[in-house]
Amino acid sequence: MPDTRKRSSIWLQFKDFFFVLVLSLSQFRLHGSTGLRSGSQANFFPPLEDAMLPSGSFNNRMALITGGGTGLGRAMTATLSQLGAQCIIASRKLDVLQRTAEEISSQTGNKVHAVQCDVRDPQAVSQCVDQIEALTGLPDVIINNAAGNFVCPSERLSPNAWKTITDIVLNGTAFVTLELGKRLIQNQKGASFLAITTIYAESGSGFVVPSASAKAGVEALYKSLAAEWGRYGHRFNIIQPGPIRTKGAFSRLDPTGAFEKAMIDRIPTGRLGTPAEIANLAAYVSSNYASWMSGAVIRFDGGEYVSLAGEFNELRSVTPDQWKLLEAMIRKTKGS
Ligand SMILES: CCCCC/C=C\C=C\C(=O)SCCNC(=O)CCNC(=O)[C@H](O)C(C)(C)COP(=O)(O)OP(=O)(O)OC[C@H]1O[C@@H](n2cnc3c(N)ncnc32)[C@H](O)[C@@H]1OP(=O)(O)O
Ligand SMILES: NC(=O)C1=CN([C@@H]2O[C@H](COP(=O)(O)OP(=O)(O)OC[C@H]3O[C@@H](n4cnc5c(N)ncnc54)[C@H](OP(=O)(O)O)[C@@H]3O)[C@@H](O)[C@H]2O)C=CC1
Repeated sequence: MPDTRKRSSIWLQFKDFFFVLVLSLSQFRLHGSTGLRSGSQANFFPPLEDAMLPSGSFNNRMALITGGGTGLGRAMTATLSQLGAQCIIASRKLDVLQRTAEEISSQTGNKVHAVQCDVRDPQAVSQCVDQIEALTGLPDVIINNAAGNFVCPSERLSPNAWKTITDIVLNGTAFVTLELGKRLIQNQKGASFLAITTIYAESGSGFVVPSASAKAGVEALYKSLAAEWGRYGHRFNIIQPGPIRTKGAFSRLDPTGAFEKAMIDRIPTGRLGTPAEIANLAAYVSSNYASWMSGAVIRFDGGEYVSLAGEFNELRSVTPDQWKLLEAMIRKTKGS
């Protein structure tokens, strides 16, 4: 490459890097590292953070939450524990699980157990279920929440990157569900299974293709088992969350923070969801108040999905004066 082109290419790369840096610093200054941004219409939709179900709704019930040490899984564990459940949280990082378990137990007075398990490994899943049986007996509530994801152009994905995400999300959910399902059937015990997917499981999405493919597979798995295993007392439901700030998701899907404003602008309720809100929904779906609910796919996204889907939704930015002009132009049209 000639010297001048090399210099200008290095300058372009530097400019890109500088742009991203300035962008992320300004996001940080504006909103802090964890602060929630929101549009003005968010005032109509305040998040309620307290537990919605009557206290004791999960007394004498055992709940397994995969990925329960962090983010949304942690919030679901806290709510179920507050409502009386004995919880088991399972994932790879035992120290994180133990810290979360202790914090939640000390707040709710109900025992939370931490069990190490890599859901990609069917043998590890079987051993984890042995451990759960010994600790609490088979669970009444199973929440498949563990996941892996990152944004990446598909042409940059290695076979192992594809395998890693699809193994955690699709195979991991299948291994946990089948292992517990079989043992519950053998013991003639019914249970509520809930899978946490995402709104793009339905639409597909570029730049998160392994996650989109695997989450779509999870939805097919849960809808199929809802039809097949109702006869054994099992219910299967799905929650598709829209964006809810967690370190795990946002650090891998919006590393600079630049994407967040665009997301909020297109969400009709003008804000992100909160972990406590999805925890309340998950608790309801997993509770006996929802004993007639099976095979349901619940989109929980502040309206983001329909906002992205409607061809004319961008017309929200047209002002009343501009509408007067547009209407006059349309009315003037005669014939085809
Ligand atoms: C802001 C938007 C909000 C809306 C959100 C909507 C949907 C969200 C869905 C979610 O699932 S969010 C949950 C996100 N949480 C997590 O991902 C937590 C767990 N994640 C992890 O542990 C890791 O990120 C990972 C990579 C999933 C698994 O870790 P590990 O098993 O240690 O894998 P490796 O680091 O060995 O990597 C395996 C393979 O993948 C390649 N790879 C890793 N990162 C990237 C990357 N950023 N881009 C491209 N490729 C990547 C890595 O190089 C390895 O492949 P090789 O071929 O090199 O072996
Ligand atoms: N936050 C959001 O905006 C959205 C989240 N979701 C979904 O919500 C769920 C929770 O995500 P969120 O809380 O945001 O992110 P987190 O990263 O906090 O949660 C993911 C959890 O999965 C666990 N995990 C990852 N790999 C494995 C593995 N191989 N075996 C066992 N556990 C594993 C992690 O624990 P460890 O590292 O200890 O293994 C972690 O606790 C996911 O299913 C995600 O797809 C969907 C849409 C939007």
